[in-house]
Amino acid sequence: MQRITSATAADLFDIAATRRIEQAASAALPAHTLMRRAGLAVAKLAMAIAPHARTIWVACGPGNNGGDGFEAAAQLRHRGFFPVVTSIGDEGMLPPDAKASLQRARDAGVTFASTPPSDYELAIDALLGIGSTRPPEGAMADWLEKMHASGQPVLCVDVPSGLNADTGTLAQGVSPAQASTRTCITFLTLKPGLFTAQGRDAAGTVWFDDLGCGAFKDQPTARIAGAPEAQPRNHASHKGSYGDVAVIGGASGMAGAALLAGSAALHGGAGRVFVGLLDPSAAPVDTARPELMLRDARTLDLSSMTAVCGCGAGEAVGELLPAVFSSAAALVLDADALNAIAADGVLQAQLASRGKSGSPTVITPHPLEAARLLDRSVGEVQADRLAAARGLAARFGVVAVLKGSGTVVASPGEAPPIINLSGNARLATAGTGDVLAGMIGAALAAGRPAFEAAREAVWQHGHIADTWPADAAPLTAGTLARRAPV
Ligand SMILES: NC(=O)C1=CN([C@@H]2O[C@H](COP(=O)(O)OP(=O)(O)OC[C@H]3O[C@@H](n4cnc5c(N)ncnc54)[C@H](O)[C@@H]3O)[C@@H](O)[C@H]2O)[C@@H](O)CC1
Ligand SMILES: Nc1ncnc2c1ncn2[C@@H]1O[C@H](COP(=O)(O)OP(=O)(O)O)[C@@H](O)[C@H]1O
Ligand SMILES: [K+]
Repeated sequence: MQRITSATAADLFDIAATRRIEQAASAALPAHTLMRRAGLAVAKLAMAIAPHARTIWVACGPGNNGGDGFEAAAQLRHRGFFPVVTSIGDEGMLPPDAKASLQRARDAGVTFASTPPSDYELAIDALLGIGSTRPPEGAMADWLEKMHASGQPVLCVDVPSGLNADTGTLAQGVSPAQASTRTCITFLTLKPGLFTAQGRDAAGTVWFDDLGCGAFKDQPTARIAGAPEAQPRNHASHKGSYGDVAVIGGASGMAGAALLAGSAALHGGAGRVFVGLLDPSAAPVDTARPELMLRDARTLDLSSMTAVCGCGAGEAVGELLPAVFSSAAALVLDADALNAIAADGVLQAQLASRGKSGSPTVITPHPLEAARLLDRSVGEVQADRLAAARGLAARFGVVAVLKGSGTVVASPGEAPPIINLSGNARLATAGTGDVLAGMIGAALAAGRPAFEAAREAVWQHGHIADTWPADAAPLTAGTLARRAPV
């Protein structure tokens, strides 16, 4: 059993791949082995979470997820705990493994009840796993709501019930988890939906148990990549070794966004950082960061630079984009640059042509920007974030970073997308996206390939928020860019 953290590197498998692995594994093992192992793992984790629990409520569904719950209840009872099982559905319709575990729970002396116990110290959610096909209703919906509202810890078996294990979306009517401490133990494979969209909140801390079947492989759907390796600097290096970043943005009233990206590129290690402001009346120097070289955006020669284009750029950036596409050695496109591209088919074709040529290019949309680029609604983007990021990468031939909880980084090639596990809601404050664009720019300028530059910077960006001292001033985009509290 392994706890998954932002430092974990592993493959993720969708439901179809998980089913194939499950079939291969169960065919190679004596009947009922997987469920016994799964139930034992649930029981062990339950005892670790709530060692003093007097009552453990185990809510079991009509399939094998429910079977894992019956098995866990049997194991807990054997160890002196008092599980109370409530179950949904017709006993006669249970799959054979689940039926066998139900019998084992009965034989162990587990208490069965028709309604949840009024007091309990831990709830085990074994209602639905990867077989969830429709929104929970009736007693199942009531029980999930009770778990949500009680504030007691919840241990989800395999997948939080009602969560789509492929996409991380919650079924209609299932409350997003906030009130309770949540843990999920997932079996055989790590599923992408646990780590993006609503999956992070629904699953809480994720534990993984391969049930002794790690040898069974399939095609990964996505990956979590863990902490990037440090990029050592040669002693005999100089500022030219780390490249030039040129930020293009900062229309009237929005200079701050470009300066934030510039500051992030600087603190991200770029050799030199130019900020090409689009506001003609901008100050000639940023006295707080005199290292930044402020220029008129139109005068920058980008042929040997990494351009970070779009932060606070307003509509005016549209007319600069054709030249930026054709001249920038490497390119990060953010915010208003993405909005301009979304609104203009010619720019879209030019970007795709740059992507096709292989010039390093990264786009960093948040869900609304992604929706505009894909001509979809935000809801459609969020309904399948992996597909949206893959779609953007394929359409433009660029690396696509779809931001938000469980940021997805997709490459236009065959490599499976990365879901980033670092970061938290401290980042939900204005300007942090500009900082990310600057950080990716610094990594590209230092010569990292586009996909690595993007995923490494995304991880670092989140990691700064994860390790922010609890007693420090709130994280702002400015302090994030400087990587240090004031
Ligand atoms: N077969 C095995 O030996 C193993 C099974 N495992 C467990 O089995 C799970 C998959 O089992 P299943 O394929 O039976 O799927 P589930 O147990 O996730 O659910 C399928 C059942 O729930 C019903 N259902 C779906 N949505 C519903 C809803 N909204 N309301 C009411 N009923 C609903 C379906 O009609 C079906 O009867 C995994 O998630 C995992 O927990 C794992 O422990 C690995 C081993
Ligand atoms: N809840 C969250 N969990 C993880 N990352 C988050 C969360 N909220 C925001 N972020 C990150 O913060 C950044 C916000 O970017 P963006 O939406 O472009 O903001 P802005 O335009 O204000 O700079 C993105 O990198 C996003 O992934
Ligand atoms: K479950």
